[in-house]
Amino acid sequence: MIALGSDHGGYGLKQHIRDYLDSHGLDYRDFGCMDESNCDYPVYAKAAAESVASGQCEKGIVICTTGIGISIAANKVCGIRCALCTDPLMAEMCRRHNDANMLALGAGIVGPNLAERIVEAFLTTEFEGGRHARRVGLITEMEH
Ligand SMILES: O=C(CO)[C@H](O)[C@H](O)[C@H](O)COP(=O)(O)O
Repeated sequence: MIALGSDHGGYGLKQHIRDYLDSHGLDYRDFGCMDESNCDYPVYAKAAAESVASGQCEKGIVICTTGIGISIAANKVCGIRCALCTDPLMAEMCRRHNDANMLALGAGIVGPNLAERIVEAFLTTEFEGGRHARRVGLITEMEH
């Protein structure tokens, strides 16, 4: 199950990502927002991030205009490693090296086709573990 969240700036791209996930038979839960009315990205970042941190959702994708605010907010939830990615290589590396469990996108930064390629890389790349697990562990220690 993939958690989705956005503010009004990311709403349109979130709808596109929903279609993409539907077309690939991937389950998701959309934590809002549900229309383009001006709203506050931390509300939706928190809801999506808490569902990932609790294990209810396996991964999450959050979207605002730049991806910055919503990634900052998601990373405030313990256990979340949310990576703001602007290309597929970043998405691949955040999985391989950082075991990122959430992806942030900026709807004003990446178009729908590029966003699909970023999402594909994020969802299909495995964590390498090894020395990277030690580093991720050091990040987790900072939460306590
Ligand atoms: O947090 C952001 C920027 O760092 C997001 O892009 C928001 O979507 C943006 O700040 C919303 O701004 P708006 O003027 O209320 O549309």
